[in-house]
Amino acid sequence: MDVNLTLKNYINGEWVDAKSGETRDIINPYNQEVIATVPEADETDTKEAIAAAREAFDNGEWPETPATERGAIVRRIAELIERDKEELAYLESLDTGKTMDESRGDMDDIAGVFRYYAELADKNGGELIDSPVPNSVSKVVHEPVGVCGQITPWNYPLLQASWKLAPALATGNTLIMKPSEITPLTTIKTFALMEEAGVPKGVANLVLGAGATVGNELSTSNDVDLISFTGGIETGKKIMQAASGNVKKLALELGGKNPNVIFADADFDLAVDQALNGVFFHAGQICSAGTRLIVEESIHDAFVEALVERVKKFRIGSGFDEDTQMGPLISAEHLAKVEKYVETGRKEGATIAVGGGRPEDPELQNGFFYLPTIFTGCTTDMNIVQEEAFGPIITVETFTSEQEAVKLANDSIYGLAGGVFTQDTVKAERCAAKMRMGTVWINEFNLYFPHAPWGGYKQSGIGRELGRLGIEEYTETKHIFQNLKPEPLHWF
Ligand SMILES: NC(=O)c1ccc[n+]([C@@H]2O[C@H](COP(=O)([O-])OP(=O)(O)OC[C@H]3O[C@@H](n4cnc5c(N)ncnc54)[C@H](O)[C@@H]3O)[C@@H](O)[C@H]2O)c1
Ligand SMILES: C[N+](C)(C)CC=O
Repeated sequence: MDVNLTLKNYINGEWVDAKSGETRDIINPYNQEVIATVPEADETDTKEAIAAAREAFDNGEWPETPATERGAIVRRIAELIERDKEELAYLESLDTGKTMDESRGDMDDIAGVFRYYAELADKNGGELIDSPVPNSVSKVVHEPVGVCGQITPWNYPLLQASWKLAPALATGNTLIMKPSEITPLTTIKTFALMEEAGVPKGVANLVLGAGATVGNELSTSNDVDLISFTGGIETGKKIMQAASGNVKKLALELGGKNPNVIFADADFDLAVDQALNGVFFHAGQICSAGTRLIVEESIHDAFVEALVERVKKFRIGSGFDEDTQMGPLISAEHLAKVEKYVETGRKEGATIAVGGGRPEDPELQNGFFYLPTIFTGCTTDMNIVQEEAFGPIITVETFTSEQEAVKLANDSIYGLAGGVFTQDTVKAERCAAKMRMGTVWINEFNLYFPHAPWGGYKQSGIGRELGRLGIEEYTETKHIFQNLKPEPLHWF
């Protein structure tokens, strides 16, 4: 496909190379070919982008631009994403290895996110308070936070970027985005679309580079007011520390080790289908993947048998092959991590019911492929049950009572998401109420949409993206009080 892409940083309205002249090759995870070479920015470029965003916020028009006009620009971005959907989907699949159908679905979701926040832009006007003080006006207004640093991961590159860009722009902030250094292509393209949509210079800046340099500079800078980060727990902790210097606002969307509880009275075929979808979509590289399958003991054997039968038929391959259901992992480093987890599972005494290695197909040998893998005989104390492998791995535990199921589901440092499958809706609601997670699905898994908030309990993060709460992350709340009949107090 012919692609129109300027492979540069975007700072203060200009497409620029890294000051150092350094570059980075972007690798296709399907065959390890170099698909693009992009600038490798460092602290110097980042400081320049921060200065541009600071100037655009402190002295530019954007924060004072009428919210309706900002909303119109955000809506225009949605329209341009829809116009260039096929090209964006192609770039996302090229960069991540995910199937074109997945990437097309992501692009629809992304346009939807920009549309949602375009609509909310001018519906955030604040409120009048019933003041207890006679002859006074008490009002609450919402103002942009300021300069926002936005750091995104590689698994849903543009989707996670859209959850940050759309609400930040709608509310009048300025920003510097740092996409994952592994998967920058769709974010670069979207910055070109944002320029075309009329986002003024300096308002949205893009810096391509590594976490330890660009990401760390954003996190430590005293000129950045907020960091919104999506990524792993260990990076999240580092960012919290780095951001403490000027007590930045923090929004952290971190990892998960998500339980999927299957009761014996569930619709069996539905639960099998959703259990597979909940994990093996995008080769398990989903923060909310339902990797901890917690199955009622009486149906365990039948359930595992049904899963294994379906897994054996998975079509693994290129994201550009219409038949492919599951693509490769993102990188050699990540493949090694997943292999190590499987090795750990073996040593811990879990049984491999299917998978447990790399595919033998000669056509897949140059890619970072790993077979969908199911471990049975798992217990909650095992590392493979507790740690996020972020690959195509299911661990199966069993329970005999509702209470035990909820206890196992909650036995994690994470609290991002979880699922319950049962036809007893009252039991489902009881479980959902007890599960300590930001999202609980009942007879569903991994569904998200712009209108509902997303985020984690416990160590899965701080704050919420999407929904109305997603806009609140990007606003400060101010109380303005005016005494209409002021009189001296004569206290002193
Ligand atoms: N909660 C969610 O909604 C959500 C969504 C997607 C992914 N994730 C999580 O993301 C992780 C996978 O993504 P990843 O491997 O790209 O995560 P990662 O933490 O390695 O990297 C994420 C981003 O942080 C940057 N970074 C790395 N070190 C940094 C530092 N010291 N300072 C500032 N930035 C730094 C990286 O360059 C990248 O842009 C998984 O744990 C997954 O669960 C969470
Ligand atoms: C948030 N989500 C589910 C889109 C991607 C998580 O990795």
